[in-house]
Amino acid sequence: MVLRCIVRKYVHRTSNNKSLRSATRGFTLASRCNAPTAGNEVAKTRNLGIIAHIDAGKTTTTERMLYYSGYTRRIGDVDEGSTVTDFLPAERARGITIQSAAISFTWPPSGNHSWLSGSKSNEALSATPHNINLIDTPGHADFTFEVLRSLRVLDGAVCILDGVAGVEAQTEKVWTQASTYQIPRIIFVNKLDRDGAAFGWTVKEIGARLKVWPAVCGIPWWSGEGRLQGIGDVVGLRALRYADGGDGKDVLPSSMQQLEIEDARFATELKKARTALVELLSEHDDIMVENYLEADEDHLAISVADVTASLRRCLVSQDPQNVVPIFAGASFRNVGVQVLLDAAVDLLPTPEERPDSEVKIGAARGGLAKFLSGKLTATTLPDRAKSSSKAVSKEKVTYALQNLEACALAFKVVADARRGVLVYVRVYSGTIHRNATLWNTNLQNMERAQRLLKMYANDALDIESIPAGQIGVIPGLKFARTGDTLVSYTGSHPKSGPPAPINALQLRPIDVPPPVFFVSVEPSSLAEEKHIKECLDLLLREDPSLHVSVDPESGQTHLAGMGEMHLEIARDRLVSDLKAKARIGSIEIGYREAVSAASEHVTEVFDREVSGRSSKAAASASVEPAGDEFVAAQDDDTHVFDLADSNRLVVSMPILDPNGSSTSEEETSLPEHLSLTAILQALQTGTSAACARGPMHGYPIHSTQINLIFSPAKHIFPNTTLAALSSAARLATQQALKDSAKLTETAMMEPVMMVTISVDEESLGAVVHDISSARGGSVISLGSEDTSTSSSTTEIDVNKIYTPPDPFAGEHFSLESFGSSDKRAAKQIVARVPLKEMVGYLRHLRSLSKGRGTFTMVVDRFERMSSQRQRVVVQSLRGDYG
Ligand SMILES: Nc1nc2c(ncn2[C@@H]2O[C@H](COP(=O)(O)OP(=O)(O)OP(=O)(O)O)[C@@H](O)[C@H]2O)c(=O)[nH]1
Repeated sequence: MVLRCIVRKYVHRTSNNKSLRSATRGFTLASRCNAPTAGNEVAKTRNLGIIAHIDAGKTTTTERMLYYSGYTRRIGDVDEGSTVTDFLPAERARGITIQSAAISFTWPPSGNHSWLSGSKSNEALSATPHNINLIDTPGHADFTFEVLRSLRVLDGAVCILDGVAGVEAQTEKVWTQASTYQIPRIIFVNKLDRDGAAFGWTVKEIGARLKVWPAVCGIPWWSGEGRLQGIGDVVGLRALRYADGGDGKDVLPSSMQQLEIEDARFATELKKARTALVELLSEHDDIMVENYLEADEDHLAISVADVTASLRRCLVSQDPQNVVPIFAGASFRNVGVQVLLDAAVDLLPTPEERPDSEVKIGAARGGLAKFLSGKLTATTLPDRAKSSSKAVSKEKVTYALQNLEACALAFKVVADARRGVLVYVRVYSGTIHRNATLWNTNLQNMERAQRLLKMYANDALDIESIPAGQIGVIPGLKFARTGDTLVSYTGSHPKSGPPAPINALQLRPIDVPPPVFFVSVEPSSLAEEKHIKECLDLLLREDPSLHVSVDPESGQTHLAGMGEMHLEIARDRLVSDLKAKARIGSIEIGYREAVSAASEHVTEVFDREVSGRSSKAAASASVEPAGDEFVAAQDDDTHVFDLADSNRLVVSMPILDPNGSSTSEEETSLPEHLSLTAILQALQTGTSAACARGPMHGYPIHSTQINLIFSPAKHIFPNTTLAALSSAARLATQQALKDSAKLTETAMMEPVMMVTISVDEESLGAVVHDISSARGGSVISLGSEDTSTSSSTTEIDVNKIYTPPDPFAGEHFSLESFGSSDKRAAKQIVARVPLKEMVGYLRHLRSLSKGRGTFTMVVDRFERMSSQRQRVVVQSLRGDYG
């Protein structure tokens, strides 16, 4: 009916309908010409992620994918701890995924082109083998950063929902993050074999909470007794019956004619679903309207290829995504996974179909393609660099870019017990060849890729190269960390690397959130110290959201992270996997200290023998509270750097050109061996080290501005080294911090979290009361799905969403009452709450909400504590409760 109206509008809009029809045919032909050929590897690649709420079934589904594609001989079981992707002992023990595992497989399997014989048209992309690089992402809120880190290398994602729990808080969060990266998604509604599974309800929730139109492509096929016997393929207009208790390979397809005889009611539902699907697609894709006209306005007569192509267009070219294909199944019962795999190949984009990847060069941000064409740097170099003798000319940039062989992002580092440290990379341009020298633009060092691997489930295959669009592994690198950009460049200088601007290229950079919890790590004996340091270095390479600092006064090492679970896992990894003999303290909140008064300038001299050579330098520093409205002086002699924890470093120095020569006659130039860039870097390192420990309580410094005055004549001596300069800057800053604290005590700051709680209506009042009175939180919004964090602005009328009935869902899930009455976890509370009050909150929430409430939280900001609150915290830290 809706489609009829659209058709009328459409025909009206088109003055010459015939010409449009022929244009459409042209399109179809063109898209067929673009279909991947045997030689077109990139077009036959899908870099996929699986995203979902914890326990929705990601690992269970992944195991089936590996099994059906022939990479494993038996299906791993999460509950038995025998899965391939949850490979860390800690993950297996807890049954949750911690680190993203990236594995490759082929779908459909080579030599066996369709898993359902005779069912696939040769036109379908999923009729020929494709290389799938699958990145399994963790579902726990503490690992959001890990999710983000893997999201940035994905081209498409499968979002798995639990068909009993529906859309959960974490799903919404990851959904929003995927929207930020413009990642096209399909949804798999899993666990439909469970009692109380509500497929229709979940589909409505998808529309209401994720703000996207559900295009139902698969519907559950329940027996009269409520057993999930198979699924209805809405696109292919057939029913797939799965052998009861089998491994999912024994699937019997039934055509519509057969289904009319077998289960007439389900046949009618399948037709209804097909009609709804065509209607929905026509609202978002003009070519589908054309297909409908060509099919004589018969929803069922439109070919499988045309419906698939329309779904693909909606997914690949729409931003924001406002249609999401929905598939149904139960991976634990081995139902529906092959259909999902076909959909991933047929619908999700190839690496080449993705928008240009974001890059950063210094302060400039833009697209990789723009950078490679030389346009990004030419327009964004700072004026000073442009005018100076060292400025990078446009010609030099063009020449430099010609020699760029490849650039890649190290998106994950894993210490594998058998293979050593593995660096997972995604190549964004060019090809990395075996033995290539790789310049790390973050660490500014060079390493050789002596071997390249492709990871297949439990096996690794040596390969000669990793081309653009592909994911591969470089074993044996000593330095590369998660998040580093690696560049292969012809004629790179072994020490200084490729020329500017390539030496500063950063692919898809992400901000690391501040750590809010920490533990102390103490070697159990002196002999262990070195080993523990190596283990911590490795942990940091794997996970840049962990931080290590050493308290210069007590010598104690602190390991900081983003959540309790995050640190628990790090602790297990350190002690159980890496066998570090260390005493780990209890998990504590990472408070901060902020200066309250401006100090005078203080000069400190560092004069010591380092490695047998005397080395001397001086630095002058003052500190003050960092106001929000800082306006950097526009003069050429001020350099401003944003440090961690909202600290700011302002270095004033005489006007020096990039060679270090003074441009003013009264000032001294820099000595030959110290470049301006290296000096500024050393000053940053020194001040950051000083900020690691506040003068009053020993917490890191926050919201503080450090002013350094640097003059070659006063601060540099004949034997000055960079290390001495850095130490002098540290000493001067530490003294300035102490001076400030003597004037007025530093203020303690605490992490305040943005918390999103989902509860049912019944428990809402109790939870809100608890948050705002007992926990000192402030409720920001309260409501139903309208308060969803989804970034999409699409208006969804849930009454217009097609859903099949939920005959076995239980009384709570009456589809007619959706949006009006009591529903599961449908009320959301968004509140700002101090982290201290959220420790152990899950147990409390469960008791307030009959076990049904869930919550997620992220750091919102650090806030100054009231003096009363500060007193309580300091007392409890001292163990003084009186
Ligand atoms: N009944 C039923 N149980 C399932 C299904 N899929 C997964 N499960 C169970 O749900 C639990 C969680 O499954 P996982 O595969 O570990 O879920 P996950 O999403 O990987 O969880 P995390 O790794 O912790 O994020 C396990 O006990 C599975 O056996 C299903 O289709 N039906």
